[in-house]
Amino acid sequence: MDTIFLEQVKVQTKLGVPDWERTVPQTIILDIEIGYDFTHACRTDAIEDTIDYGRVVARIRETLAEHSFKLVEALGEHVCQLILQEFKAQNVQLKVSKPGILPGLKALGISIYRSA
Ligand SMILES: Nc1nc2c(c(=O)[nH]1)N=C([C@H](O)[C@@H](O)CO)CN2
Repeated sequence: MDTIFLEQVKVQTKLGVPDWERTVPQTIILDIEIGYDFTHACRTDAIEDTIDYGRVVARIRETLAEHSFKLVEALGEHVCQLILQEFKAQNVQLKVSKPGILPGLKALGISIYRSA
């Protein structure tokens, strides 16, 4: 499977179980692998025949600015479904990290895989 990868994408969003945590945006970090068949795009050399990774990042930042989630899991599902449905990806592997939340560790979060 061909993949597009986006590493350490910083995004601002309101996220957290306690209500106070969702009052102001915090920075989360996404690592994304998008499964898509590039065979046609390799022949045509046309952006229309692949997934424009710039548009993916812009859409994620846009939707996470508009939405607020309690769980990292729910945020991860939302992002996966956006990539599958809007960009017609075949599958998505997503890691969502919340840095600086607990003392004594660098980051925590979830890893999620979804396919069309
Ligand atoms: N499995 C999860 N556990 C926890 C989450 C979460 O999203 N998924 N979130 C929190 C709190 O938001 C915490 O990160 C900060 O107060 C706790 N556990």
